Amino acid sequence: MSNAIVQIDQLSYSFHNQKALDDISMQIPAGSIYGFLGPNGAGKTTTLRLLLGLLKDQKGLISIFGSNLMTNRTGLLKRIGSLIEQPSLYQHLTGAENLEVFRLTYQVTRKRVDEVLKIVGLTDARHKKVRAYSLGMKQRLAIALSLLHDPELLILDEPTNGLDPGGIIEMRELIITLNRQYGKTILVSSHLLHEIEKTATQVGIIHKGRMLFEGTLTDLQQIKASRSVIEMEINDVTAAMELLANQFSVKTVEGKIIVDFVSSQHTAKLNALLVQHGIEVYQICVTRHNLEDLFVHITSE
Ligand SMILES: Nc1ncnc2c1ncn2[C@@H]1O[C@H](COP(=O)(O)OP(=O)(O)OP(=O)(O)O)[C@@H](O)[C@H]1O
Repeated sequence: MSNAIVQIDQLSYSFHNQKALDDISMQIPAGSIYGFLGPNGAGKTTTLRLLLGLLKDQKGLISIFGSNLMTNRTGLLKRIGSLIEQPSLYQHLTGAENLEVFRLTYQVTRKRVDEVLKIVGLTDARHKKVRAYSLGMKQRLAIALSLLHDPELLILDEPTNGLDPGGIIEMRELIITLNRQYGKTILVSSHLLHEIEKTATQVGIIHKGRMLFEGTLTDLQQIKASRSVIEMEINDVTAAMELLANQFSVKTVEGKIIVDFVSSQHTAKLNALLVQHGIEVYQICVTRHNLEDLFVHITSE
């Protein structure tokens, strides 16, 4: 993809001989919200830490804004904002004072502090001590910090984790606003499919250190909609259709009976019914797409 802001090629990483990432490739298009989805322990945080140069000795290539991360880390980090692991906030200071500390580090104007407070919706709470903030407010303040230097790319590791439903909605809206209104390309990780479906334009799914899917949200929704089916080879298709048509969603393709897969027990019942009615069943085959089992994990909360 020519307009990729982040390009990862064949990236592998091990913690003490334990493989955490196995040959992953990713492309994040400019202007997208890239939802990086996977169950706990899949390798999301490891990938994000590698993107920020926080881990070393990986195999493979990471290129950001067309430049190799290995050779140009400092220059690239100036164009990236991140919220990864616990945000480091001073609890005894107010929101505005926290921003002031970082403003001096980043050498940006006071006006920029007001701007980022407005973007994250904390203008009214700016003089409150951070210890009195809700978790959602702390997360939004951490994002304000990461926005001070006006980065083009934002990397957010599970920003909705631990938030109450109201906090989750606010975070979701903030991510969308940062993308649509402020033009940020955003890489956001989550272990929840429905969360990613509400914000992302592009999706990557990682499982056990391997990328299983990368594409648009529409591509993903098409895969989700494709059902697993049972294919049956039998001796008498006409008799089987008559028997099954009232009870099952059934069709014939190339002389085989095709029924929507429900469960193994359901498949056994179907087989028994055909046999009881004197129909010979030569072969039963269940075709499942490889993401289906994974969807169960990432939709279970
Ligand atoms: N510092 C570490 N030392 C050893 N193993 C690690 C370390 N950090 C992560 N791992 C292992 O690497 C694998 C990937 O972990 P990672 O934290 O990247 O997953 P994740 O998708 O971010 O999941 P989670 O949401 O649970 O953080 C896991 O098996 C994890 O146990």
